[in-house]
Amino acid sequence: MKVDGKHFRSIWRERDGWSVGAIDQRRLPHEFVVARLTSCEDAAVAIRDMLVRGAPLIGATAAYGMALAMREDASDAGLQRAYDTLVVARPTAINLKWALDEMRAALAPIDPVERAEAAYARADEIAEQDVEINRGIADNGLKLIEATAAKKPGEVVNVLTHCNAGWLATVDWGTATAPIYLAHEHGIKVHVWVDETRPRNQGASLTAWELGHHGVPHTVIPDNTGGHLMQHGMVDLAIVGTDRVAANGDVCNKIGTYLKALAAHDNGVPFYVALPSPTIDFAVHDGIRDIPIEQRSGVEVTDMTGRTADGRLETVRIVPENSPVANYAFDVTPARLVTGLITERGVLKPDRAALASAFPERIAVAAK
Ligand SMILES: CSC[C@H]1O[C@H](OP(=O)(O)O)[C@H](O)[C@@H]1O
Repeated sequence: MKVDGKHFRSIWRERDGWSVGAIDQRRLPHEFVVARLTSCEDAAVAIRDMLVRGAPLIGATAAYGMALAMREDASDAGLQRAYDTLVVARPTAINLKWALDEMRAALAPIDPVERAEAAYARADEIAEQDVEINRGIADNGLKLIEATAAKKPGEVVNVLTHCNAGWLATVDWGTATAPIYLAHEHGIKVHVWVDETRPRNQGASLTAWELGHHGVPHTVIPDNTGGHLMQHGMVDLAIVGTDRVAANGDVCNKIGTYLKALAAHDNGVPFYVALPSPTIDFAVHDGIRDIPIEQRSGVEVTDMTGRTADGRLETVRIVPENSPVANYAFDVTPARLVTGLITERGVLKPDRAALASAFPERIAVAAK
């Protein structure tokens, strides 16, 4: 989307035709730094260390990581080694494995001498497909915002979102933010409550940054504020992203999403989840039981990095030295708390029948 009027994507193939540019999201909101990925290992580390993050962007980065790998070693062994290196970079977002399976399906059958060119072509397709899908999510989610606006003519539509499911979490447009950007472009008065989203603060550091630079009104709130706002009628709907949707409609997303869904359910606030179809995992039938929840370093909980008054970036400790910490990166919201799934093929009920009917081709993939 736009950064002060200039269009950006989160990841792209550089002009040299082979290296990969990506916004280093660890440096935002204080510094806008572009990283250059030149190897499969660079791509794996970028995913693991969250230089890039967000399920669809993780998938696109892995796809380009496979292309970088084919420049290095296009043999069958090299292909498998690249797959194995990338697939373990992070465990929860199913888009990582989806993209790698797509790349392997495109590359394994062809002559190794053709694999590098084919890999870049397929990775480009995956990136372009993400943008197209998210544009579809925008169109389908816009209808929800328009319907809300129609009930309160002349007033602002207040949307709450958690973490960052914005254009920074995808190649472009975002998922949860896609309908918001489109509503803004259509002149609908929309305001976003942005959960800061401890401990990595993707909301405070990324969602606020991208909404601000695109000109979308928003307010950053501590994670524990959403329930209060919902009790007082200050949230018209919630729209969040997801890293994996189980066949039964259970939704895995950033830690804290479940608590927001509970508050929304208790206050009659519609709770929507926006997702591209590669995020559906028909191989998982019970999200709470079966989706692997990443546990990240405790340093993300004990330390915080920010800018000092004189402009320096400093990291400080906020937890006593001897206090143990736990850092579960995701939780699973049961389908019963989800109002609807905003996909590129419409807004669906969070259940297997609706998902299977809308995306029959995804079932075939899972059955393999
Ligand atoms: C559009 S997927 C965004 C999804 O990914 C985030 O997780 P992370 O920042 O750890 O990659 C978060 O769960 C978002 O909802």
